[in-house]
Amino acid sequence: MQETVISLKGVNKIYKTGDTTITALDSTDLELKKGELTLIMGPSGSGKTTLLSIIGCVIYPTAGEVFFLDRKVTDLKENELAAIRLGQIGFVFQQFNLLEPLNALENVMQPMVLQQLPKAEARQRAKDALEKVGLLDRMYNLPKKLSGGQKQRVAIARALVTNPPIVLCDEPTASLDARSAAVIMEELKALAEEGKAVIIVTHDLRLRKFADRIIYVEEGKVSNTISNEEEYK
Ligand SMILES: Nc1ncnc2c1ncn2[C@@H]1O[C@H](COP(=O)(O)OP(=O)(O)OP(=O)(O)O)[C@@H](O)[C@H]1O
Repeated sequence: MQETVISLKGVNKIYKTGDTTITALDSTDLELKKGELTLIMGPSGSGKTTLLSIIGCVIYPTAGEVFFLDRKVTDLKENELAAIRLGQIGFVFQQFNLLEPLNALENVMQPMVLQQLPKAEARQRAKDALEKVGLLDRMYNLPKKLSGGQKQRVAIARALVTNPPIVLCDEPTASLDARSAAVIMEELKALAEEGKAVIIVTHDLRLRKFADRIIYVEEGKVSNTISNEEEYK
């Protein structure tokens, strides 16, 4: 039985803008485990990003409880959440979010610079992470000298350099061609097989074959959880 990394209990998220109230997430219970690659799918505006933001300790729910490993996130202060995000969660985004003036190695070193790790250690760990994604020979390249797929692999190296138990990805393949997307998914799948919880928000139906589990969000409700069903392969 794999260890649960994140659990949500009775989570609601309500946004208020002027007179309008939107229930973006409604009575959500969810457990995410190490060693699983989970896809979060659903129509536009259904609440996927909101769910990912709560799982990623980026926003607090309006009601309900969130646990990260044994810590009750909903009781933590903003600076404690920031420390969890920096050290325990790797983030990968559609647009890569690399710092353009920095080369690949410096980009991957960034989380450890923020953690104030000694530079030599940060550099060595960043090199190891780049080697893992097959980009050691590109470590001195600026992002503009890399292809989309290579940029995303640098972003994955940056996400895993702190060895977080959980990696969250928001549309990681949406800006990539089919071949690069498959390479990225193989890498994310390998991270799950190593024991990380990998959670991916996507509209891309081709990614279903990589999933251990698919969570379907519709109108703020996590309405269907599908595990490894052949019809989705
Ligand atoms: N900061 C916010 N303030 C007000 N309303 C918001 C905010 N963020 C999201 N919403 C609303 O909450 C609902 C869910 O949004 P969310 O971004 O989670 O959906 P989504 O499934 O990720 O959509 P998409 O696939 O288009 O990215 C939508 O109706 C959206 O307009």
